Amino acid sequence: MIHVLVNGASGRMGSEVVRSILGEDDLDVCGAVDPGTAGHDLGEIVGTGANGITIVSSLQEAFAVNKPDVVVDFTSPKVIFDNAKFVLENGVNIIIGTTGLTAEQRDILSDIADRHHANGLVAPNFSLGAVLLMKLSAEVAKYMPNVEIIELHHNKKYDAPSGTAKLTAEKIADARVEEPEEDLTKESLPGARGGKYKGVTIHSVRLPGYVAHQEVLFGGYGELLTLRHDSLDRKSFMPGVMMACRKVMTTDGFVYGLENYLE
Ligand SMILES: NC(=O)C1=CN([C@@H]2O[C@H](COP(=O)(O)OP(=O)(O)OC[C@H]3O[C@@H](n4cnc5c(N)ncnc54)[C@H](OP(=O)(O)O)[C@@H]3O)[C@@H](O)[C@H]2O)C=CC1
Ligand SMILES: O=C(O)C1=N[C@H](C(=O)O)C[C@H](O)C1
Repeated sequence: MIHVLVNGASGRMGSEVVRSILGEDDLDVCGAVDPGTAGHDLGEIVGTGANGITIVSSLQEAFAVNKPDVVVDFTSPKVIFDNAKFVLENGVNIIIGTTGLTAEQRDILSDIADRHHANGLVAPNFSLGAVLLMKLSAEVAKYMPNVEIIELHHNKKYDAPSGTAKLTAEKIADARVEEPEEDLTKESLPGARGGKYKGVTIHSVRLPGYVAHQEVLFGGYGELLTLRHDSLDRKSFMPGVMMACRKVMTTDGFVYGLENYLE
């Protein structure tokens, strides 16, 4: 049995993760952290019925009682670096779905993981379709360097652009053989052309009704190629998270991108 502690257990993703783990034979929820619901029964909060697990307010409080095999973190870009540092310094494996870590912070965490013999995964997107969208985008960018990303999310999302859009842009930038054409447009409204990351323009849409969606638009001469992925339900992320909970136990190192765990 792999004992998993869910950090951010009452949130949109954390509660979905708890419900998924409860349905797996080889995984169990050994702890749950979420300051806003501390003291409440986890099962009542995630809608599965009382299960006797009391949500606590911090990782420190949870680890003082028992150390899990794996921490799954879906919290906030504001706290993820400190969360991950604490988990890895305790020699515990971590699966990070929370966005917002910089490349420099990932390097620091990788060093800590090595020193404390812990493993980790940072995956901006756990859905198989999104991973494939990123892979295909990199392939197309070899031949069509003129590309822009539009990501569309629910309006409760904290950050923009999305972590998925940033990783997609990184993959496109690495794969491009030719430079894109110069952008000669002058904005008469600041932000109208979106933001540039790694030389790739990203536009972020935030509206109620969306879950998580992304289009990658490639322009050529007299032709267009558009790749699109839609997560219509947060269940789309769960097979990836469950798989990661197992793989992190045996895959050495601290890696970035779910593709590292796909055979
Ligand atoms: N990798 C992937 O596939 C996906 C990644 N994400 C990312 O996951 C993150 C969470 O998203 P989502 O679930 O929608 O957000 P939510 O705001 O719904 O959930 C986050 C939860 O974490 C809690 N929280 C805040 N601070 C702490 C802390 N220090 N310790 C423990 N819990 C804390 C929040 O409490 P409170 O509300 O009281 O602040 C909230 O309950 C985001 O970065 C998002 O981009 C989302 C979907 C898929
Ligand atoms: O906040 C979200 O909802 C999502 N966040 C991740 C991101 O920023 O890429 C993954 C997915 O897009 C949903």
